[in-house]
Amino acid sequence: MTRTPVNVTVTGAAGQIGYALLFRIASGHLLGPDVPVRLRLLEIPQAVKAAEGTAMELDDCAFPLLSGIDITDDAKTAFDGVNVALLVGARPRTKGMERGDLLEANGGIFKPQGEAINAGAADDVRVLVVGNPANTNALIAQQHAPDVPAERFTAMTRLDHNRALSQLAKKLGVSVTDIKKLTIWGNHSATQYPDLFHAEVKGQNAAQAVNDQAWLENEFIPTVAKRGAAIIEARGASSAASAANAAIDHVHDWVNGTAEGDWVSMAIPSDGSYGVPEGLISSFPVTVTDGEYSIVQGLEIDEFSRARIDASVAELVEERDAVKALGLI
Ligand SMILES: NC(=O)C1=CN([C@@H]2O[C@H](COP(=O)(O)OP(=O)(O)OC[C@H]3O[C@@H](n4cnc5c(N)ncnc54)[C@H](O)[C@@H]3O)[C@@H](O)[C@H]2O)C=CC1
Ligand SMILES: O=C([O-])CC(=O)C(=O)O
Repeated sequence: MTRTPVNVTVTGAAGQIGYALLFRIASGHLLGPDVPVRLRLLEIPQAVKAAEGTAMELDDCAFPLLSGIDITDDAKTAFDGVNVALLVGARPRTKGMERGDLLEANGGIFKPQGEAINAGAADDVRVLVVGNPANTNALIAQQHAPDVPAERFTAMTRLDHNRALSQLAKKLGVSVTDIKKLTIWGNHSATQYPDLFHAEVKGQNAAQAVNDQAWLENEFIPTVAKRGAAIIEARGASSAASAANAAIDHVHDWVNGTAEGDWVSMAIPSDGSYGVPEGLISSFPVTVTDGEYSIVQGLEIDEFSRARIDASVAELVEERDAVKALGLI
């Protein structure tokens, strides 16, 4: 292997998403089958030992692409020279909570991590925030990393995107690969808006293919938006392997590009497109070329979609104001 390894930092490495994520990164699913990686695992002191156990297992896989593993409880060390930062470490919600209820508990984690990224990250750093409430945590980290281009801070709505693909595929009896141009708009929360009006199924408009507004409004949208809670109810713990899978998809496509004729959903800093206030980290339809994402432009937003996008964006504004009031940004 002649290529320089890519430094990938994973926070919360000893947690349940971390356990599902690290082996896939090390086996080449994150960046590609020919890209060596060096893993940096950040944990709180009490969980370092568990992270060491996971690292032992990683060693035991003898992954050809894994060029080393460092484990630390110090954010500065973890993010020094980082190329890809996966900010997973945060408390998950439990039954009866909304993700926004975690703002105070988790918000404090992302300020020092943003500062550490600012201090030491590589010039090409890309950051994905998974820890909830993901959009606003990404905003907090970004606000404490003024030397890093703002657009490098993103949050994960790819799990919602993938959930929507599966729900629609089931409804229409098609394969997920038959569906293109699906979009999650807004916040990774119950207010998110999974949009079928611009999606296509085998080239046909998805909303028309469904031809069932009641299903779309009363089943599809709530099922996707509340899937996280349904998983908690069923499993007694929040989504882990599916979340890790979505993180892999998000970064993979950000680095390697999106497929021709399709797009993906990423929560990214708004440039004001589609009336989303500039700076909010909100989910959009994006395409990626040469490692740079851009928001798909020119989609017509009807009244139904407008109201739902606006509601989710209003929640992001509230979350931003709440973390401002907490002194986190
Ligand atoms: N955006 C999304 O689609 C999804 C987000 N999530 C969120 O991901 C987060 C992690 O979930 P799980 O892995 O299930 O939780 P977990 O509780 O199993 O693991 C979290 C880990 O983070 C560590 N941690 C806590 N504070 C830390 C810090 N300051 N630095 C480094 N590590 C720290 C903990 O020690 C623990 O090992 C939660 O906030 C959860 O709600 C979960 C599923 C989907
Ligand atoms: O729902 C949760 O708390 C975990 C999560 O973000 C998801 O599964 O989408």
